[in-house]
Amino acid sequence: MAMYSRLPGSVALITLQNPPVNALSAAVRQGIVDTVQRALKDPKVTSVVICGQNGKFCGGADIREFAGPMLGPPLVPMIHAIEAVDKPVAAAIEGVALGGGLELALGCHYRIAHSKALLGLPEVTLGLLPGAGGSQRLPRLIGLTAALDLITTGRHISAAEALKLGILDQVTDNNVVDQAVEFVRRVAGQPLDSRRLSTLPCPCPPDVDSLLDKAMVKGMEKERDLLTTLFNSGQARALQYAFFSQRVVGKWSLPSGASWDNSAARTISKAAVIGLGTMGRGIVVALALTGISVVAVETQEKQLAEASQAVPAMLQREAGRRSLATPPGVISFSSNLQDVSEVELVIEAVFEDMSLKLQVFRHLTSVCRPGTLLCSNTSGLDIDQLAAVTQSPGLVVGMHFFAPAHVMKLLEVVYGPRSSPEAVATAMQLGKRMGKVSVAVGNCPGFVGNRMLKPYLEQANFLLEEGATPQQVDEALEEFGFPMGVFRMSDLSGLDVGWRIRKEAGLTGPGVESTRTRQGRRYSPLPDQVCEAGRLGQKTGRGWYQYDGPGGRVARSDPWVHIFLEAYRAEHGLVARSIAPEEILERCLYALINEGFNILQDAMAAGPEDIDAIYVFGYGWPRHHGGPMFHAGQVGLGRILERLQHHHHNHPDVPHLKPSTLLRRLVAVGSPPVQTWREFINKERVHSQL
Ligand SMILES: CC(C)(COP(=O)(O)OP(=O)(O)OC[C@H]1O[C@@H](n2cnc3c(N)ncnc32)[C@H](O)[C@@H]1OP(=O)(O)O)[C@@H](O)C(=O)NCCC(=O)NCCSC(=O)C[C@@H](O)CCCCCCCCCCCCC(=O)O
Repeated sequence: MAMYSRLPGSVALITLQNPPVNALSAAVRQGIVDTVQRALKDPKVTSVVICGQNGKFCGGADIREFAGPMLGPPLVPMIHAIEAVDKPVAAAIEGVALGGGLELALGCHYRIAHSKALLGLPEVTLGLLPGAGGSQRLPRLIGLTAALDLITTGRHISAAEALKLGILDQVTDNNVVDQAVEFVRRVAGQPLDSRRLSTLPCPCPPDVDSLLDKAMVKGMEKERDLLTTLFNSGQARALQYAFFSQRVVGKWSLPSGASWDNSAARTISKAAVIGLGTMGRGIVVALALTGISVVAVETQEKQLAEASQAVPAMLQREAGRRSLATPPGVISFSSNLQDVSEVELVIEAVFEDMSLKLQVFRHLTSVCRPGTLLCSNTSGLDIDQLAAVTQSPGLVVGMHFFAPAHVMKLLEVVYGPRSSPEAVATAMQLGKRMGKVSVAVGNCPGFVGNRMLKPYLEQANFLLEEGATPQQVDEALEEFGFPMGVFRMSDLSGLDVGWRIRKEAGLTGPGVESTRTRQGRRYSPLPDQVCEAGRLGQKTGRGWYQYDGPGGRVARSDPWVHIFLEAYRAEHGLVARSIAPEEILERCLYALINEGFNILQDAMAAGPEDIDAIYVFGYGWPRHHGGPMFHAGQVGLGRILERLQHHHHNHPDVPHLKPSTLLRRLVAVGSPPVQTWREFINKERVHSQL
């Protein structure tokens, strides 16, 4: 909707009303068309100001409408009509003018913004292009080079930068509507032709050839043609889904009924981090950047000395990267656990070893004041076991950060059966303050992300046994869109991490027979043998690839690995076969997706969006494929089921390939769209079908 009011002095004010961001829904577009007409017809009105309700000009086209047929007045003619008006129209921009919001402002004759406003054309991040004249008006206003930068990056720019580029006519620290009203009163009666951007020539740099000039003449039609193609593309749907899934996960809910809107969070101002290895250091920096005072504890003197040098430097660097003049938080270093007695929340980040973590939690519960929240940065250990050794199990949750913790966007907040809604709410809110995409997940081995990673890694190893090379597997995954294939990623993380976990699980180590079946299922000892050869990945300069030296970054194929694989296959009587990239993708990705269905079935994630956000923000799943569960829907659930059945038939000793019951149920009811799975699962659970 849009509200019309007449201000003293012949100015009509049109206020967009569609909370929270005044997106240009059909009702808003209709409102704009009607109110502009009204202003035109009113002889007493000499000028018009368009603004947005509640301190936000406009967040662009209503992305939710993209899923259905377009109703209401179309955006392009609406903006053209505003541009053609013979009374001056100004956009009063507060908060945001993004996408269609900025395009609307570009159709106005003048643009006045508050100094804190953000402007941009982020359509590219949704798989689209500015489709309401933005690709045409912006270059005509600020030149091709600057416009291309904004259109292709989708970045949000400050009002100051927009003023410098020539997008804005004025920036103010005062009330932007008042300023815009004053502005249009001043310019009323002046000629408007030079303010109608779509009619102007495009200032091009001298090296742009004449072809481009000709293309610009037909720009509006071209924009529409290209938008139509993009609009119907799978990538656009995936990117728009990713936009919403990021927001859906903030509205968390637990099987107990506790949720974001019925659970109070505490605001944390003092926290402690125990353990200053790589993860602990990153967590200290992430907390300090939000303005929280941090007590950073490390009991090993050498590690403490190193961390107290490294952490302030990391903090400075990250503050600089975020354009913060001074890092807001205060950090104190200590080797004494007793020093955490006054904080409100502790994050334990010691070595991933249950007995060590239990020892720390026993200690914490005795030194911290009652009511302190105790969190563990475990990547998959049992939160409930940790809670059990504390005096207040309700105040224990997992906060699983991803390395480097001050940079990576994902945080898994792990609730155990006894975690209180308040503890979950506080950890989720703290994650948000740190700029993380926080996802609430249930307490099961590996939680969500690492639980799904296990079958993925397992398939990659099996493919090596059957004839693939690490490069072939990585290339198939990188071609799909992962920034790094599974073997390159393992080399980067360190092969010893998984090796230690497998030893703890009794799958390998002294006394365990070197067969290809362990604990009743197929097992590949390949990664264990690579570690036993002293090849732990980048840190040792050798792993699945070779590097220039320890810490080297550039992976090169290593003849040792090829000889090793051949010898391994010969030893186990395996005949190498040629494996197509399609099979590599199916085996790795469908096994991972299948585990995602098991996780939903077990209620360890509230919905497919949670899993997808975890994979996009924490595991490099290509955003333009939406996430594993969205991708499953795009491929077709029937097809995923059929391929899993096929691979499980060929590998009956691999339980991860056995299709999940939930997947079967979804196929049986006609493969409904991913957005409806949450409701379906809840209903099935009530009727005990899952
Ligand atoms: C604006 C923000 C920066 C605000 O951030 P903040 O953190 O304050 O808040 P949230 O992000 O949590 O958002 C709050 C709330 O609002 C929802 N929301 C935000 N933006 C939109 C939106 N644009 N549409 C709908 N809903 C929105 C969000 O989901 C939250 O909701 P919840 O329920 O969770 O509370 C930040 O939100 C942000 O960055 N927003 C996105 C900004 C953006 O990307 N804008 C661009 C949109 S695309 C666009 O504008 C395209 C234009 O160029 C016009 C295109 C013309 C289309 C014409 C169609 C012709 C079709 C031709 C093809 C035909 C094909 C065929 O039929 O075959």
